[in-house]
Amino acid sequence: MDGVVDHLADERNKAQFDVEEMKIVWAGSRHVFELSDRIARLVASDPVFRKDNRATLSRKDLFKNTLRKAAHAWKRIIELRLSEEEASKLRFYVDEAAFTDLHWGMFVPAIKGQATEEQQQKWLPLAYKMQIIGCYAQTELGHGSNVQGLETTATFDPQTDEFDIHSPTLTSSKWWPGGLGKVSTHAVVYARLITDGQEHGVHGFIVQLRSLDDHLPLPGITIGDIGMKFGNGAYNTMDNGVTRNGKCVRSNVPRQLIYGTMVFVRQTIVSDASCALSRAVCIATRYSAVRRQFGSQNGGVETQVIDYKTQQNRLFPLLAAAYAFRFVGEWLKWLYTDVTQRLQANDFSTLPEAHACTAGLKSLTTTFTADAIEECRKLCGGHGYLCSSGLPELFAVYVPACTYEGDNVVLLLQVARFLMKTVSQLGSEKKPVGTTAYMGRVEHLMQCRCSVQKAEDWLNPNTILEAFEARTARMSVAVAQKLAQFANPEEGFLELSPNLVEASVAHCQLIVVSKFIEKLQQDIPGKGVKELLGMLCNIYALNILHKHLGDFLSTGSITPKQGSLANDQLRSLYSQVRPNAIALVDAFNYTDHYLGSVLGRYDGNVYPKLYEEAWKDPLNDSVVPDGYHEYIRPLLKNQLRNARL
Ligand SMILES: CCCCCCCC/C=C\CCCCCC(=O)SCCNC(=O)CCNC(=O)[C@H](O)C(C)(C)COP(=O)(O)OP(=O)(O)OC[C@H]1O[C@@H](n2cnc3c(N)ncnc32)[C@H](O)[C@@H]1OP(=O)(O)O
Ligand SMILES: Cc1cc2nc3c(=O)[nH]c(=O)nc-3n(C[C@H](O)[C@H](O)[C@H](O)COP(=O)(O)OP(=O)(O)OC[C@H]3O[C@@H](n4cnc5c(N)ncnc54)[C@H](O)[C@@H]3O)c2cc1C
Repeated sequence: MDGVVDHLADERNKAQFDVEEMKIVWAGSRHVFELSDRIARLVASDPVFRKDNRATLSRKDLFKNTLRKAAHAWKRIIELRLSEEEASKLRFYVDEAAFTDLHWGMFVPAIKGQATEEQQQKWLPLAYKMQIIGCYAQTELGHGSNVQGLETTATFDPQTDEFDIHSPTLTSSKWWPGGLGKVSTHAVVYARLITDGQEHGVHGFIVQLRSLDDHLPLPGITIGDIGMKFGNGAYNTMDNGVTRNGKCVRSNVPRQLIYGTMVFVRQTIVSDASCALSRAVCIATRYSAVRRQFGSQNGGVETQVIDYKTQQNRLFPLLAAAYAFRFVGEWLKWLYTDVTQRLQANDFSTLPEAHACTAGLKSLTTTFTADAIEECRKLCGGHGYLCSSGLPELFAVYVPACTYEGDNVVLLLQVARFLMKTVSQLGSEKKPVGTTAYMGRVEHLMQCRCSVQKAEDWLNPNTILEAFEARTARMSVAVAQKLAQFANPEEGFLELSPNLVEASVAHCQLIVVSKFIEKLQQDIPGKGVKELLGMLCNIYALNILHKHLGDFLSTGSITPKQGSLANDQLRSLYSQVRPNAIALVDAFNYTDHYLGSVLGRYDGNVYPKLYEEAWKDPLNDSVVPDGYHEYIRPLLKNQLRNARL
């Protein structure tokens, strides 16, 4: 900021907490903060990583530019001898969906989690050095959610000691895998295993797709890109592939581990949700403090739009959710590490809970974040619709997260199965543990009464927790009782699936709230940091209570009067957060390069930069547009009838 006017300085001076300490809480530790800060600046200062031209490049140029960036990133990683942690941060801050996401995010984890030791020794060194580039080829044209319905076959031929991978139908073509279309040399392909004419379900196979000499597909393999996707620049930096046929090398692991990669990736997607959400919120918050509309008295300045209660009511719950998702993401990472260690010791007992938590939280956080990015665009008024706001691209890149790695509704139905199983076991020897431990107090939760009498009573974490637990327990038990009336449970499950999904959402919201409350029980240093986090936790919880009031009232978990008091408390919390809003988004420590938004600039110098940015559009290369002589002039001169169009 040297020599630059900080238009948001007054806002920063209002902060009532230690921003530097909050940056460390957000990062997770001082080590991660320092590392992220260093790598973010490295990326921001490198001209190869510029991204302000993405919206105007053609698909081919966009894609080639992504290849250039990925190659440059790898060069820098080698030159600077970056650790795995630093390298992954570097890719994060380059901020461009690319084949490397799938290579490092799915191909390598799939080999680590599912391949035998011998296979790992063969493939991992090659993958780590990027001497092979891999992708994750599960989804087919005909089946994505229904993994057991995949049609690709892998038939073992004992004579050659090989598997013959075959796509017997058009719908069995692998369709969607990122990186597959143009870049990957190898893939973990999911196929139905057949030996001695017998089927053994879906397994993963490492398949070489392209020659390592000239990049041509190997004989019998047809590969291409599936075509343009939603949004202009956005996700079109990625090649998503279609392929048929191939030969491969043997793999054999326990059935439960086949799904392990999905559990891992869903866990990373929850952390990514807090990044995407915080980024949108940072843009909308800074711009809301810069933007003024109405309210000028005697020729004075107009009101900052962030001071309107409606703006706060839309924006601050999103800010609170960004922090909430950060902390639940941290916890989920711990849960994943724990389940992985157990699996290595052949202990599968916590896998169902890990599956339910990763599936449910992936669904909850991505749905919320996609909606929130769009809300942030609207919070920025007309300028939010400009590509230079960064929000349209962020939305287009982010929104498929609601679909990939498991459609969000399909995933909530998995949570519902887990919940219904838990309810059905109540009263048996098997006591609910972990995130369903509250079900162990179901008798109390079915009849307890919320004690809130005045608005401030809602600031008690135990009060909030019990209201959320009662709501979820009552919704789950109610739907379980309805299910029990069906002679055929699967028929009942289909019929009641909307109610089941609602119970799952309630359960996942409870997890997020409870993990935020647990975070606040830790020792958190820094003036005012814990107080501010407490306010955000209350905003997150009370906003859900307000938005889902129907659930809380229909289950009798709270009274209408208590619902109204929660809303009064929310308004008061907004006023307390307001002076800290800019500092709370500064704590994300995003560089202007990473934010990629004129509206979210750190210095708040929005208008001159918007004006400057507009002139850079290729349409402004000439004053009179190309096409004037063919199409505009004849129109104006009434010569269209004679014109050759
Ligand atoms: C990549 C880096 C990440 C960073 C992201 C940011 C960058 C973005 C760039 C790119 C990212 C793009 C990545 C996208 C990658 C993909 O999309 S890969 C494809 C992912 N596909 C899916 O997720 C498919 C969704 N479908 C499923 O998960 C399942 O098949 C299903 C659970 C819906 C199937 O249901 P069903 O047929 O009823 O179950 P079964 O298969 O028969 O299994 C039954 C039992 O298995 C348990 N189970 C299911 N899944 C899991 C799991 N993942 N882990 C553990 N256990 C699982 C299930 O609960 C059943 O157990 P019980 O029998 O005990 O009830
Ligand atoms: C950008 C992007 C990247 C991707 N990358 C990869 C990749 O790298 N590798 C890979 O293998 N795949 C990848 N995929 C594929 C992705 O995993 C699937 O698209 C996803 O799992 C959803 O499956 P589907 O497309 O079959 O949806 P469908 O299952 O066809 O869903 C269609 C609709 O049906 C509903 N539905 C489906 N089943 C049920 C049910 N049982 N009950 C109620 N409703 C139901 C869904 O809710 C949805 O509304 C990617 C997809 C995208 C968009």
